[in-house]
Amino acid sequence: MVVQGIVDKAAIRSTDVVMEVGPGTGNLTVKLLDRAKKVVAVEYDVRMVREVLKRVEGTDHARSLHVIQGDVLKVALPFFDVCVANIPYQISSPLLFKLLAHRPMFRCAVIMLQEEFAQRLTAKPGDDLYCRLSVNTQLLAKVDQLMKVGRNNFRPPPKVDSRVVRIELRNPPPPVNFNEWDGLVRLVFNRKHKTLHAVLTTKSVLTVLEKNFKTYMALRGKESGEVVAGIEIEGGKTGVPIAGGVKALVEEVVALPAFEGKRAAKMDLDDFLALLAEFNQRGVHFSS
Ligand SMILES: C[S@@+](CC[C@H](N)C(=O)[O-])C[C@H]1O[C@@H](n2cnc3c(N)ncnc32)[C@H](O)[C@@H]1O
Repeated sequence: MVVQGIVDKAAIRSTDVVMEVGPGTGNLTVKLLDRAKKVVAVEYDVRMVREVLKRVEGTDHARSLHVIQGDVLKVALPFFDVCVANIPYQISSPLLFKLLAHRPMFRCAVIMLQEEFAQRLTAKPGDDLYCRLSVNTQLLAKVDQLMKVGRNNFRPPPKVDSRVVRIELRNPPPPVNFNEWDGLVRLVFNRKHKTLHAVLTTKSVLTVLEKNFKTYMALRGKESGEVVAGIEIEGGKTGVPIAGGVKALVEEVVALPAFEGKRAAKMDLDDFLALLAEFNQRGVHFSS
């Protein structure tokens, strides 16, 4: 029933190429082959590769199944319309981010995840599980919770329940530099209940921001030939020091009415986008 549920929720069309991650012995694979034009399965374990190929041997499905033996995190993903994955939960996060960055865009991914991980993906500001994973995922994709799969559906039963989710990439993608975005949310979700001021004005954070600031200003100076405020550019040029340095810029941003007293735990995507824009406008960057 679980396998059939996953196949139904994936709404596969007869023209689709489906990428299945971790086919194992092929329980899901054969059902996908019933619906899709082609299934490309990525399987790490050579014994499982043999099993799944044996399962379709001599059937009509043999021609529509292609198996790539390898680690899904390392191989170049093939073209696909729909991804279906039932994979070990340790690789949920890296696989999710590989899919979120994958191009060309695919129609959807239907993935079985650990219940708590799935809840994190859709958590909203103020929820206990709201975290960096929530905002990063929601920035790049729309996630729907499809069905809960209790632990007793498995033999032997694992310690946790599972959940099937559907992921659709946002198209067009958001106009934001993801490294900058992730650099900022990583910092503020480190201590999500602290104010932005408390998190972003610690000595260690300011040291990193200062370093990034110098790198960006030096690049800008090199490109335009201008001497940028406060920065010693390689070759000996110096500019006028900004009073208070990067710390003053950070304090100026976190004191803006939109951000004063705010904490990551209660901020939504628009708040983070606006915050990042204010920093970047002042030359404060979160990726080097
Ligand atoms: C939980 S089983 C899924 C079995 C099958 N999909 C089913 O529903 O009956 C996970 C499968 O993922 C494969 N796998 C684990 N890590 C992988 C990786 N990094 N890349 C590709 N396959 C992987 C395992 O070898 C195993 O066959």
